[in-house]
Amino acid sequence: MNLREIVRRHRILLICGLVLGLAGAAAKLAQPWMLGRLIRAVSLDESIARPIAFIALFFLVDAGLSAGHAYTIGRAGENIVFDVRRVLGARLLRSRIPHFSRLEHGDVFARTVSDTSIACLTIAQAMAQMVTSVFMLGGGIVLMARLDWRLLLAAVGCLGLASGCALLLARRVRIAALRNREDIGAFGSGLQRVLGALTTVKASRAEERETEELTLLAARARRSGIRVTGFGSLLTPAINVGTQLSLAVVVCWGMARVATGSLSAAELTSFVMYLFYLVTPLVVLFMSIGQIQQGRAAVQRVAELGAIPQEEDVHAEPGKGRECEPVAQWTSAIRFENVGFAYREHAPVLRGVSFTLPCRGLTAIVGASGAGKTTMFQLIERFHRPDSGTIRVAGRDVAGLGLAELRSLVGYVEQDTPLLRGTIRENLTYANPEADPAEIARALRLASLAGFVAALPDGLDTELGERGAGLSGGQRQRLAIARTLLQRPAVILLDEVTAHLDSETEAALRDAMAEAARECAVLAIAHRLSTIVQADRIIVMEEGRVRAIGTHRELVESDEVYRRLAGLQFATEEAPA
Ligand SMILES: Nc1ncnc2c1ncn2[C@@H]1O[C@H](COP(=O)(O)OP(=O)(O)OP(=O)(O)O)[C@@H](O)[C@H]1O
Repeated sequence: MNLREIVRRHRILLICGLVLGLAGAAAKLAQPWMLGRLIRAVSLDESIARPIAFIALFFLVDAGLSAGHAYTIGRAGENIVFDVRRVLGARLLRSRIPHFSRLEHGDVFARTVSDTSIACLTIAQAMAQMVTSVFMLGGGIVLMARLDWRLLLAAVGCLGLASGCALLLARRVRIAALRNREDIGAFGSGLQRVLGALTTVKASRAEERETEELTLLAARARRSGIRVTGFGSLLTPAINVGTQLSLAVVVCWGMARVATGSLSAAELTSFVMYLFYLVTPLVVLFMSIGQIQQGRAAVQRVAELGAIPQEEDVHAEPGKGRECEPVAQWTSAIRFENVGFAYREHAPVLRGVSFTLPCRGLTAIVGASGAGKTTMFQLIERFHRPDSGTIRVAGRDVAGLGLAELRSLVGYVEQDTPLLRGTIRENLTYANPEADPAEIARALRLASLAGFVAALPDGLDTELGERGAGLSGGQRQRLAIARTLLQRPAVILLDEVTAHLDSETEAALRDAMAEAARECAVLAIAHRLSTIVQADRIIVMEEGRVRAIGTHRELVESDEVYRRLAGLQFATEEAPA
């Protein structure tokens, strides 16, 4: 994400805002000059109508232009925030899973929601304020030099001292602001962590402990926030002391010079008025430097998040449909060729895994917990890349398939069946928004959900809560299965989908799997013997390797590990007929 490029896209509005601000500043600078003319006209007994008319005109123009400036710059700032959020949201959704899973979600929210606002608004507004203030100061100094350069030197000396202090303070503000943004992010992450598992927190009676932890994080954010306010609040007084000092010097010395006749009363009045007029831009200038320092801290955080690595996609056209040859031409649905994989610096999870699945039929994967079964699914979906070997879907290397193409070929029902906030219908048609009512009815029937949905007062339009709250674990799992069936993929990956089901629903779902397996390849990680026995072939995994492949009968006869696994299941389940 290139922030500079985004700001550049809104340069016209920013420039318009700047021009309005500069014109307003020019109108402001003309006022003391005209006031001097007015005083001179009074002292020379000339007509005062013209100077008064000009002063009124400059007042009005100044007010109008300042309002236009604030609106235009504010609008440009909001436009930049919008663009940054849009790009950031898209980049997060397209980020690589290994990198995304390392982020703290609360911190991601803080960066995407509040840092983007602070970064863009303060930078757009503060930058514009800085430019107009510098113009105002520069113009004022030139005009004051024309009035009396000695008085100007005295005033600038006092103000320079105050400005030096203000610059030092602005630097401290930036450092404190960066710390504060990080502390706010940490609080957001802490909150997210406990709210995401609220029932576990309650069941573990950990409310008090977690409240203390959250209070600690909030206190840290408060401490760094107070440091920002502390340094920030010293900025204005530092400037005020400088201006009051310079005002005192200018008035005392100026009066003395008026008394000796080396300066006129009109010039001194104009000079003092310029000094008053310069206080605001000077304060604004240093405030803007402080704000820009804070904004820079936020920009840094937004840029860091925007730099999250993206999924590499050979045909990066979102929503692109399936483009493989017809099923009849595939040699296999899935093929693993000597695949090896390790999670970053961890020990290898898969070691030389090879197998081939035909285009149709049900394959079960069995193995001890941690054997690498889910990892295989994640590699097929290309959430991770294998370290060695090749994975083929529909005969094509997944590394060379477009992501949209690959993920429309593969339907994946995850172990913890995440659903989204929204209606049952929205969840159901999530992977295939164009599904027609007949297809929806079929998917519901196959997933044994038709009766349940029909009995709901709002049917398919029933609203679900966060992560599908409002449904039982089994219903959530069946809804996820129906969603995958509706996608009509070529390969269906099921990760322990029968885990939450009663025997009756499991039997219904076995039928659904059998029906789906007539049309496509179904690969199911399963622990229930009844599901495993029904499979056309079973892959036995052990410590990241394929130990054996065969039917239930073959494996019972030939493989000791499978016999043991099956034996354990027989002991706990009723053996199927
Ligand atoms: N993101 C990750 N980072 C590091 N290690 C991981 C990660 N995900 C899984 N692992 C490790 O990889 C190994 C295989 O995990 P995987 O989830 O594939 O096992 P599994 O066979 O599906 O287990 P289960 O049957 O319990 O679901 C485990 O030892 C696990 O700790």
